[in-house]
Amino acid sequence: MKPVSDSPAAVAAAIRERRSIKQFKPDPLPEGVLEELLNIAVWAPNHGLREPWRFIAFQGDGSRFLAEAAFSFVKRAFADPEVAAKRKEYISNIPLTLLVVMPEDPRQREWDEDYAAVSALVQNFQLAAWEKGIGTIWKTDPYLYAPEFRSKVGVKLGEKIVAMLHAGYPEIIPDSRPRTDAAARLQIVAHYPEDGIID
Ligand SMILES: Cc1cc2nc3c(=O)[nH]c(=O)nc-3n(C[C@H](O)[C@H](O)[C@H](O)COP(=O)(O)O)c2cc1C
Repeated sequence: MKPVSDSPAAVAAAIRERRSIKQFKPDPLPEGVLEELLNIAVWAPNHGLREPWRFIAFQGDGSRFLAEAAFSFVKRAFADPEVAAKRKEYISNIPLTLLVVMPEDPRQREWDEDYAAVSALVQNFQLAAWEKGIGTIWKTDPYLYAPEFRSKVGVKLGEKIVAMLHAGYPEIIPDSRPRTDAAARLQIVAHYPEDGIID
């Protein structure tokens, strides 16, 4: 099989080097980049090829609308109006925010599979963006669960917001937050267990 990249370690490097970005430059993303990244991300594994996702993107004045919609909830959630106003300004100024939405299948197994598939898609998107010098952060802010916010931004009953992804060119790239060596969490079963049960 032909390698997909000139650099065989490109995927590993993107995985290790990606950082969640909170501070963005104001520059918008070039035309077409969002669609390009999404068309990479949709190659995520998904059971039954259900492709259980759709996307709502906010940019420009759309970001201001998103901030207003969030703020109507945030206003009540924060005792300090200054903190709330800062949060609103922060969201308004983000070059691109993507809501990644999935249908909530009433069957547990399908729901789990779909949530897993959409999570894989989100990570694909983050890695593909990083490769282009675009930073992202996956957010699960509390207002994403507020019916008032959900209906304002066009999320239907029976849909779940899996991720709010902010994206843009990084202003600040934080240091890495090291991970525990996987060996510490790894159990290898290489012999048939004597009691027929693994401890
Ligand atoms: C499902 C999920 C939800 C997250 N929600 C938030 C969030 O609400 N706020 C936030 O600051 N970061 C959030 N993050 C980002 C993590 O905080 C971040 O991945 C972690 O700190 C590790 O940093 P890194 O991504 O730079 O390696 C979320 C990540 C995941 C996977």
